[in-house]
Amino acid sequence: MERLITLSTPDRRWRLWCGLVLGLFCWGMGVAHAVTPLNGAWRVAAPGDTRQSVLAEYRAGKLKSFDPALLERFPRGSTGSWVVIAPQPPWDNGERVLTIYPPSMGSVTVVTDHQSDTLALDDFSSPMHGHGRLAWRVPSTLPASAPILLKFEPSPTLSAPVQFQLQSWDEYLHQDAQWLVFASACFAVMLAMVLMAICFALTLRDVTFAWYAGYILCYALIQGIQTGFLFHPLDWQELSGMAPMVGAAAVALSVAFASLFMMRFCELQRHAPLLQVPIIALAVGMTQLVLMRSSGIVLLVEVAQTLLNPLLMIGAALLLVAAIVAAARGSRQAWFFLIGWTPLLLLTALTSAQVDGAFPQLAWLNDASLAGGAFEAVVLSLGLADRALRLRHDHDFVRVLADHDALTNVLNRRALSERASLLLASGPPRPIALLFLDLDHFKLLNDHHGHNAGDRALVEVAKALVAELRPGDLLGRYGGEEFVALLDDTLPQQAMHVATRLCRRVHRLEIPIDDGSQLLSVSIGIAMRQDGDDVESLVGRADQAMYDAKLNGRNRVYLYADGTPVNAPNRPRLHVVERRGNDR
Ligand SMILES: Nc1nc2c(ncn2[C@@H]2O[C@H](COP(=O)(O)OP(=O)(O)OP(=O)(O)O)[C@@H](O)[C@H]2O)c(=O)[nH]1
Repeated sequence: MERLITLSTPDRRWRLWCGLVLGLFCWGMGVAHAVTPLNGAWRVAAPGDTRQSVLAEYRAGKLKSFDPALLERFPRGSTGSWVVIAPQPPWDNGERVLTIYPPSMGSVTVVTDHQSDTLALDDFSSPMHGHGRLAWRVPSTLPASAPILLKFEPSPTLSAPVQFQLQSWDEYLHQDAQWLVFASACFAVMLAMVLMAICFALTLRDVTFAWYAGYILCYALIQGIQTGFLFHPLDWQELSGMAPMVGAAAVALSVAFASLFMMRFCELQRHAPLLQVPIIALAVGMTQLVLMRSSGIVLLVEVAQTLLNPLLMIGAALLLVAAIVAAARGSRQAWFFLIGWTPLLLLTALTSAQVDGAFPQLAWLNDASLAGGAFEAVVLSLGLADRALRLRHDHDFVRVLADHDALTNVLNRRALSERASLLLASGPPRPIALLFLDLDHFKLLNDHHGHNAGDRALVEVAKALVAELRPGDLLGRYGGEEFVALLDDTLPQQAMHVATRLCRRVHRLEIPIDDGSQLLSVSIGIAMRQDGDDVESLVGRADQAMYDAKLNGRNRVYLYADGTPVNAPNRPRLHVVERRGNDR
């Protein structure tokens, strides 16, 4: 896992193209390029070595040979290693560039007759830099057949396997541009996802997006350091010399963020609660390592360095198990996590195995890790979008449940009052009618035919009222067998007309009971909105009108008429609008 902070590599024969156009992620492999055949040999450096002595040993065949086209690891230890790269015929006397891929963290010195050139990712003094690889422009004075001597300088970080290529200048520029396009696309995708996540974290106040942004940002930082993208072309000179430390911190933090993110994203609390404890411990442990590494205290730094890789491996296994368990137990998001994260985990495992000499021909794995990061960012973003959509559906559903009466499915009293208040407060003054409906002798229905029959009656009445009212009218269940309807922009005569229709409709209903069917009737009181009215006062007047409708025989509509007697002299406030024939 040390590979995470020390390595990266492109096989120049295979070029990956990665681009994002509105979520389309393209991945392509380029063509094989003609390169000069090379032979290689190396040995560990020893005190007192000189250019001449090492080359003499090389000519005498005393160095260990290797194939520069394949990944090979050279111990850096306390003295470093000598590497000889010998171009083979046909020799090319044109302008040539020697490249080392992936660009290792420590420096490499090219020792020629007259000078020594140092190649390093974070070296800004040299006029020429490779992108995503170390590059050395072969001087025109050096014969095409002359072996090139390199010294892999000592470095505290684990040495990563590298491959070598000797290319013509044009070929080099072509590949360099290709890599820049590829890497820029991958980083652009990751950073776009990070920005999106930060915006969502702030607007939705959902910390899951923040953990995700932290995780992808750290991963982009790791890749930026490993590939050298932060140094060339981004020219972050401030990072010079700090790359191993910043890289290690980014690795530890990325695991911490990934742990916190996956816990919420995969809903571990619901699907795998027991795994939450070790995952939180992992996140805390990783953060501790960052603090220890940056403490500057030698002992703590060393302990942190020792613990980093084992913790990384344990953490990766833990997150994988947790995601699999959550997915198996029904977490939809866990599938997104597995699809996005597993390829990256595989790539990390493969590149780590390369440190021990496995898969020397798969140099492109390092570029694939970069593309894998972009792929993961896109997949996890899709997962987050899916999650946000689901949460919104759940929210809407809960809202519907909270606003509606469970039995009749019309608005409940609270929701009705809220919406009625909004309606009364909205827009220019206009006539608004409130109808208060109370079923007649409902207790008798319950008592004689049971509560279930009563419930069925309430459901049927609600359906009938909904069918009879306009879609824009508000209808709610106000109490047991009481309903309230609010009719916007409705004159008294129109309200009476509607109420009469409702009255008739309810009376036409036949509620099935054990021994046949039961007819219902409803008494309705109407009140018109007046200046300064609120819901309570309006309901109060309509209730009074309904009460008088009950007192005057039920199954009828009364309009609260502001104390003006119409045809009910004993009840000056009330106005009998209709009296049904069969209720006389
Ligand atoms: N089945 C059923 N009955 C309910 C529900 N809510 C209230 N009730 C009943 O509705 C009846 C209301 O009775 P009352 O307030 O006496 O009114 P009423 O019998 O309709 O008489 P009037 O209103 O004077 O015509 C009571 O028996 C309540 O138990 C409900 O959700 N389901």
